[in-house]
Amino acid sequence: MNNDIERVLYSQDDIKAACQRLGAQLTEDYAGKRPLVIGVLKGVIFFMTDLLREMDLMADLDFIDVSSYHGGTASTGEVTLEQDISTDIKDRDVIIVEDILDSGRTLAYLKDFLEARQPRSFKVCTLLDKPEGRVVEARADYVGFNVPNEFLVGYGLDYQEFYRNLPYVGILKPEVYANK
Ligand SMILES: O=P(O)(O)OC[C@H]1O[C@H](OP(=O)(O)OP(=O)(O)O)[C@H](O)[C@@H]1O
Ligand code: HPA
Ligand SMILES: [Mg+2]
Repeated sequence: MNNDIERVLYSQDDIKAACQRLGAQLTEDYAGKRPLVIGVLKGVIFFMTDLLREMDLMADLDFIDVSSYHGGTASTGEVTLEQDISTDIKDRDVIIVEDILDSGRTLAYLKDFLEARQPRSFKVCTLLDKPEGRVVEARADYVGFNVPNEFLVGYGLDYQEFYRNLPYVGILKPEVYANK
């Protein structure tokens, strides 16, 4: 698996530091509140669990499963809801947690889909933001790292469902997915 990585962008230590910084910021911003933290599956698995442990807050958790890459390196353009949340979000302070914000399609879909249920507030925290990937307008309120316009894997991010379990975020060698 490691042989398929061109370059490590963020090490385990870098990611830990980002989780600590974001967790401290959220702890401050949501002091005295009881936010509902919604992780976007599947890519968010590691970031969600690490970030939550850096948040000194009483929070509720839920997950939503949406997909649009279906394992590939480009968004299909169509976001599919695989599994909805089970919590009523009306009048709740919602924090969406994502591994990466790229074309913006997933977040734009989630914003429409969830804001229709009238949460009190709606904020987004993403570990990675790839501004050059943007196709539709979307922005996060909390960002770990701004990343270059490359296809990334690891720490939850996949290619064909593989590489999610790399402990770091790296650039996948283009020859791995060329001509596929
Ligand atoms: O801004 P976008 O271009 O929409 O890309 C971001 C989304 O793409 C990935 O999900 P994917 O569809 O690959 O599902 P997965 O998390 O199950 O891998 C990633 O986890 C984000 O949710
Ligand atoms: O760079 C990426 N890598 C993996 N999954 C993704 N989903 C959106 N962008 C990416
Ligand atoms: Mg994926």
